[in-house]
Parts: sequence; C-alpha cells; structure tokens
Amino acid sequence: MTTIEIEKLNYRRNLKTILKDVSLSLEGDKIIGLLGENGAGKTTLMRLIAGTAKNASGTIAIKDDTEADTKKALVSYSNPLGGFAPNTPISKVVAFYEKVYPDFDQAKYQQLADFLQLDESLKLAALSKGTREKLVISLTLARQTSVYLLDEPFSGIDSMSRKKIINSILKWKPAEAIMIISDHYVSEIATILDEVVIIKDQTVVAHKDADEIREEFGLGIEAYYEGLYEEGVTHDEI
Ligand SMILES: Nc1ncnc2c1ncn2[C@@H]1O[C@H](COP(=O)(O)OP(=O)(O)OP(=O)(O)O)[C@@H](O)[C@H]1O
Repeated sequence: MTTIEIEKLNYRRNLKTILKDVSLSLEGDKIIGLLGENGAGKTTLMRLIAGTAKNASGTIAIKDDTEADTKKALVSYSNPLGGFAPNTPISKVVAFYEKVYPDFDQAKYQQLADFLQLDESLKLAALSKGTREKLVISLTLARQTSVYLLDEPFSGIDSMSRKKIINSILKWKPAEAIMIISDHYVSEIATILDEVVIIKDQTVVAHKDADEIREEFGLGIEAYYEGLYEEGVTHDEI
C-alpha cells in the first residue's frame, strides 16, 4: 500500500519560514484535497514531497523510504513545464517524459490526450493557459506510479472540461495510489475527495475524512474549510 509519512517538517527560504512543524500521515487508495489560501504553502509542500524542493528539516517518507531517488520514481508531480523552450512541440515534451520516466505509459497518455482533445502538433508557446494545463494533467497521469500531485490543475480550464476531468479522474488513478489535488474551487472537487488537508499559518491545521466532515460537522467541505479560516483556529486546537 502507498504511504506518505511526513514528520516535523520545517522549511525556510531567504530567512522566511514557509512551513513549520508539519506532520502528516497519508495512506492509499485515496484522493486528498490540499486546501489553503494564497501563499499558505501548498505548492511548497507538494514540491517537497516530489523532491523538487530540498533542504527542509524533518522527514518525508514515501512507502517508508526517504531517499530522493524514491521520490522521483514514486511521485508524479504536475510540473508546469517551465524548463522547456517555448518553441518545443508537444510531441518532443512527450518524448522527453518517455525517456526520463520508465513508468510513462504512452498508450495511457494517448488516451488522455484524445480525451482532452490535445493537438500534438502544437508548440508550447501556442497553447492557451487551459490547454497547457490539460497537457500537464495528461503527462502527470500518464505515469503509472504511486503518488500523484496535482497543483491547481484546473485553474485555467473551462468549466465544462473541468467537470469532465473531475468526473473521470478516478478512472485515471491506479488503485492503491494516493492523489493529492490542490484547488481553490473547493466545491467543484469536493465530490471526489476522500480526505481533506488544510494548511494555515504555515502548518497543517486539519486532516479529516471527507465523510466525517459531512456527518460529524454537518457541513460541506467548502463550509468546513472556510469556517476554519474564519474562526482563527490554530494548530493546537484541532
Ligand atoms: N523560492 C521561494 N523563495 C522565497 N519564498 C518563497 C519561494 N517559494 C515560495 N515562497 C513563499 O512561500 C510561501 C508559500 O508559497 P506557496 O507557493 O507554497 O503557496 P500556495 O499555498 O501554493 O499559494 P497559491 O494558492 O497562491 O498557489 C509564500 O509566502 C511564498 O511567497
């Protein structure tokens, strides 16, 4: 089974504390919503789990392993493709993924690209924001691995396509994998979430089962999340 164990994670950049004392235990097969206001630290936490951000204190173990190579092999992160030149055709980006990631499933990529109607002949610079996000989603989900990190994957995607992707995301997630999605459109992703993790004041202030939020608190996920922010709840009170 896939597990992610984070213990006493602290991360600073340029003398500024970005994450402090984060401890979190996740177990597959789950879709987890990572929620928090702008600048809360969601992207940073994902980059640390993926191993693209380094030099944090504390530990992050994926399947009980803390090695950097394990993170690369077991975590598929929705990298925004910033390292590619603007005139790179989609086909070249796909070829790069195939070369770098042994678990990249070309047939699955093709299914995703067809599903999202991506035109392979286009260059990166010619893609609209939403189309570029569809490419990132296709590349990320085409890997056959244990952990998927989707960082605000739908922000530029039109509402119809967004619903289509959200409704079919379970189909693309291998069983036993953990998928973490950060998104500001909480109500739209709420239906597919098994658990919710909320970041506030640079740390995880809540990790709850989605059904528990509905049953115990009688709230939708969005209302619960907004309530935590409005009430000024701190780490120690949860
Ligand atoms: N490379 C960096 N150097 C310095 N500070 C950084 C760096 N990257 C992020 N930060 C700071 O860390 C904090 C968390 O940023 P992060 O991008 O992780 O937040 P986020 O929750 O993903 O926000 P958003 O919802 O706006 O995407 C912010 O205050 C940001 O300014």
